Amino acid sequence: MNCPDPAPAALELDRVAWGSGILHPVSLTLNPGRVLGVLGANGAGKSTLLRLIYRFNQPQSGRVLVDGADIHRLPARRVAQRVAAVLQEQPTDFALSVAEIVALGRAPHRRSFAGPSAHDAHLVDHALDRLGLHDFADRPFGTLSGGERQRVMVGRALAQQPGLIVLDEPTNHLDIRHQLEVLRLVRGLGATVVASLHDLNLVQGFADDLLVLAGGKALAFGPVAEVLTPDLVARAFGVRAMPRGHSRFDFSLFDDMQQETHA
Ligand SMILES: Nc1ncnc2c1ncn2[C@@H]1O[C@H](COP(=O)(O)OP(=O)(O)OP(=O)(O)O)[C@@H](O)[C@H]1O
Repeated sequence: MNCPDPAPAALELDRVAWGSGILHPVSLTLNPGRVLGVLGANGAGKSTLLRLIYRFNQPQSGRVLVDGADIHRLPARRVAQRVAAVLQEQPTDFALSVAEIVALGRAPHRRSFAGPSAHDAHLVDHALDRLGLHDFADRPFGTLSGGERQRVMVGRALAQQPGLIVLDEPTNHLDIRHQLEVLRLVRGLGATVVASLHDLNLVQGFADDLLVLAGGKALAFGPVAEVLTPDLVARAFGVRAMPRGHSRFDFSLFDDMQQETHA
């Protein structure tokens, strides 16, 4: 059975803000199919922003528009048919098998009380295949390593067939090969993507655009090559970034630099 990827979604953040000074108003437009990396130091507001985009938290002000519709005015189920989230928190039902967790991705598409259709089963199978999870299909989720669990959660999002996929630190727990594989896979889904990442080198091969947050404010938004400059890295993270080669940086603390100077 053929299962074409769903149409990628358009995302617009219209002055979205949350909490008392935790996230100041952020606005941006992401065209369908674009991959947005969200960067910032610990506590900068990345997860807070992502929670508004996958409709977990309601913005204090502003709107999150997916395909032009304000998702906070739509039923949760309808939003879940278009927006999937891959989070650092993992399901608590560790007794479920890998295949059962991936099948949860189909829930928003099923009518109430309806069992899984042949199409659902096919999409679950397809997701297990694409993530290389077939050998794990019957294993209880709780017996997997952190990296294997992360791949299962991406598999669940894939089975959900979203137009927009939101990932909070998707490479956490993954070794370098699986980091690259998961990011390549996410890019290859054809969906619009918003992902928070900590690795500044990885983000360069992954994202089209970057949003950089600091202290809950947007420092910069735009194409990666324009945004990710040594000056921006210094302002966002308080570290020195030395260009190395075409698209690489060496990172060091400013304290270390001072020690080198005085040595
Ligand atoms: N419900 C809440 N109540 C109070 N403060 C909160 C709440 N949620 C988040 N914060 C605070 O808001 C700030 C931003 O948190 P957030 O989790 O968005 O940061 P982050 O950029 O994702 O950080 P990290 O890289 O460490 O995951 C932090 O200082 C956090 O303590």
